[in-house]
This record gives sequence, structure tokens and C-alpha cells, in this order.
Amino acid sequence: MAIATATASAVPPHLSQYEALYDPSKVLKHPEFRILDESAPELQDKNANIACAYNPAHEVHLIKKPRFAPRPHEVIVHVRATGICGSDVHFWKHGHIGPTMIVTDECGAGHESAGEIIELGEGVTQFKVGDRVAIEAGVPCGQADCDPCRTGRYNACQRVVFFSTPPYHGTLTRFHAHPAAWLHKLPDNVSFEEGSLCEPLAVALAGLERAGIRLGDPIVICGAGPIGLVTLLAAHAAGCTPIVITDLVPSRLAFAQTLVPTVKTVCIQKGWSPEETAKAIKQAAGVEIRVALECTGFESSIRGAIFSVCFGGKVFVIGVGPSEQSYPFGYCSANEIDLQYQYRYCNQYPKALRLVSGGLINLKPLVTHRFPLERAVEAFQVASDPTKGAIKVQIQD
Ligand SMILES: NC(=O)c1ccc[n+]([C@@H]2O[C@H](COP(=O)([O-])OP(=O)(O)OC[C@H]3O[C@@H](n4cnc5c(N)ncnc54)[C@H](O)[C@@H]3O)[C@@H](O)[C@H]2O)c1
Ligand SMILES: OC[C@H](O)C(O)[C@@H](O)CO
Ligand SMILES: [Zn+2]
Ligand SMILES: [Zn+2]
Repeated sequence: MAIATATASAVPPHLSQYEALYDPSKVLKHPEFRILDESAPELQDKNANIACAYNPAHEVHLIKKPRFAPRPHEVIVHVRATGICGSDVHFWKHGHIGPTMIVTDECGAGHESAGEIIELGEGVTQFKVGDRVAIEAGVPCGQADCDPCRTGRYNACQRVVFFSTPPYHGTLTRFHAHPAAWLHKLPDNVSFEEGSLCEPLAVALAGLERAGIRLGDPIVICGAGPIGLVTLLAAHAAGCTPIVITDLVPSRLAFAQTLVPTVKTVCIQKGWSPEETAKAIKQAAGVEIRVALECTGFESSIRGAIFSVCFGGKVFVIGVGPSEQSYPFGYCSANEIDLQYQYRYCNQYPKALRLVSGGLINLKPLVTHRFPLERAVEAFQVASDPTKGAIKVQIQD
């Protein structure tokens, strides 16, 4: 399914306000809009709607966006914590994700956010000013003529407004307008920082759910980046054992062991064949592996995962890599290997918040670097530089 970047014509009337609100031509041509350098006086003004954006010239900078009044059924959130996702960095560095999500203009980053409601639009009854919320960044159309929305698999909605995917500005901003229906109240014992981390956790939870993970499943997780690590935390909470995790970078595997000391680590050596990768994984597991949760998207890792699971096993690919890849058809066919893929998530935020609030998943250690909003450009540089050793870089306001 080509991931459509919603255009004005495709966005139904009730979402057109987002097209208007977030369409670059409406934001970038607004009299208040400007690109800010580090000496801009606006950076001293806590009422200025500062945001962080990337553009087709592969620049990332601070911008001043207009402040918007809440529309009916919408609220204004003072965004207090935003995590930088690898996808934000990818849009900045490469200008696209897959064949259709292209940066054509300045586009605000960020889709892992939580904050405090400061203004209610008409008709909002489920929240009050001061409520603390996690922002679900994908706002589907909810129309009766849209099967995915009508059947609840709204991550497939072709009219979705996914904030930070062009043309929609993201939630890495001081003040963000959002439909109240796509906010989730934070339990009192869940911080803004944890609320923002519920976005990558939602990705992992959707993967475990659709992969049919069960108590006692022997699994391998390929890749120990933020997604692989939240997947590790979720799989451990779900009672998977043994869990093997792989990566190319020893420090990321060491970090994984601080999160789940019983995890078995495999450092993939350059030049290993997929069969050698699988052999190392199987040796580390000591038992047959039923499911591989692949969190890199790279062909070599996916192929290694295929050879590592048992007859009738499953490779569930959360990673997003090159659009065209090859895989060992004959081996998959003769071993009844199920291959499954995932695109974002649906219906996961309430579960994510329950697991964090209930103490089953501790996300706090994932945040390794924190920056104030005014230093978001520096934060992006740290997030994009593997030598800095960041796992999750958070921007807080
Ligand atoms: N399906 C979705 O909805 C969804 C949502 C968010 C992110 N993602 C994707 O998940 C993937 C992981 O995201 P992330 O933020 O953790 O990325 P990341 O780049 O921070 O981490 C990827 C990790 O994989 C490791 N790696 C690379 N090649 C490897 C190999 N051959 N074997 C083992 N490890 C290898 C890297 O060293 C790195 O630590 C990305 O492809 C991202 O686009 C998918
Ligand atoms: O966490 C959600 C993912 O990063 C996004 O779907 C990205 O891949 C495209 O916007
Ligand atoms: Zn993301
Ligand atoms: Zn829809």
C-alpha cells in the first residue's frame, strides 16, 4: 500500500482545518512565521510558539509558528516533552521515507509528545485546562466511507493526518492544536517524559499483538535501537523467555542488558552470512526460536532472522528499510516461515499507559539526553550522531 501523503483534496472536510492549520503554505506564509537563529529575541519569549523544523535543503532549525486558537472539539496543548524519532532524523537527512513521504517545504518535526492542556475548543467535555495528556500523532479521518476507520484499523487510513509527516508540521513545538479525541490522559504517576515515550512503546505493543506473542515464547529481537529496546521491555513484560537481542554496536547491547539483565546478546560481526547470524542467535537462545521481532529494516538482518526461527516460526518486521529487498523464498516455503510487517499502530495508547502506570514497563532509562526546546537543533545533532551514544533524546519545555 503506497503511504499516501494526504493532500488537500483527499482530506475530508472535518480534517481540512488541519490541512489549513498545518499546510506549509498556511503556516509558512503566516505573518508570524519566521526562521530563528540562536540570537533571535523570540527564544527568550515563553509565549512564542517555537518549533523545530527540517526542509528539503536538509537543514534543521528553529522556527516561530503562529499560535492557533482551538477549533471545535480541539484543544491547545503546551507540549512539555518530545522524543526525537529516527524517522524525524531520516526526514531531515534524506527528505523522504519510502516512495511517497517527501519533504517539499519547511516541515515541523516530532510525533512523540506529551503535554498540558491550556485551552479548550468548543464542545470539548472530556478534558479540562491543566489536564496532562499524551498526544497520539496520527489523526485518522473517522469517515463512514473509510474501511480502516470504520473497522478500527485506523493506522491504514489513507486520509490520516500524521503530525510530522509532510505536509503536516509535527508536535515538536511549544503550542500544538490537537483534536481532543486523539489525546490520552496521563495517569498521575506517569510523567510527561514517559507519556511521550508511549509513542515508540505503541509501535512495539502493536508488533507484539499482531505477532501473536505468548507467555513463554522464545524470541529474538533484531536491533537494539529505541524501537528494539522498547520491544525488549514489552516482550519481557509479556513473559517471553529466553529473549535474544542482536546489534552491530556493543554499547547498545550493553544498554539492553541494563534494561533486562537476563537478555542474551549477540553482536553481529561485519561480513557474517545470514546463516552465520542465525547460528549465533540459535546458540545464544539454546532452544528453538518461535518469533523474530525485526527492528532494523535491513535486508541482512531480516534474512538472518528468517534462518533463526523454527519450522512454522514467524519473522515480524517492525523495521523500515529499503523499498525493494530479496529474501530466501525456498527456505521460507520449505519451513513454513510466516513473514509479517507493520505500519505504525492502532488502539495501543491506553494499553501503553496502563503498562507504564502499573509498573510493568519502565521507560525512564531510555532517555539518555535532555535539551530545552530552545536547543532543539543541538538535540537533533546529538540524535543523529551515533558517536554520542544517545538512545532517546528528549526535548523538554
Ligand atoms: N513500523 C513502524 O511503524 C515503525 C515505527 C517507528 C520506527 N520504525 C522503524 O524501526 C527501525 C528501528 O528504529 P530505531 O529508532 O530503533 O532505529 P535505530 O537506527 O536507532 O536503531 C536500529 C539499530 O539496529 C542496529 N542494526 C543495524 N543493522 C543491523 C543488523 N544487520 N543486525 C543487527 N542490528 C543492526 C543498529 O546498530 C541500531 O542500533 C527503523 O527502521 C525505523 O524506521 C518503524
Ligand atoms: O513512530 C511512527 C513512525 O516513526 C512514523 O510512521 C514514520 O515512520 C513516518 O512518519
Ligand atoms: Zn516514530
Ligand atoms: Zn479514515
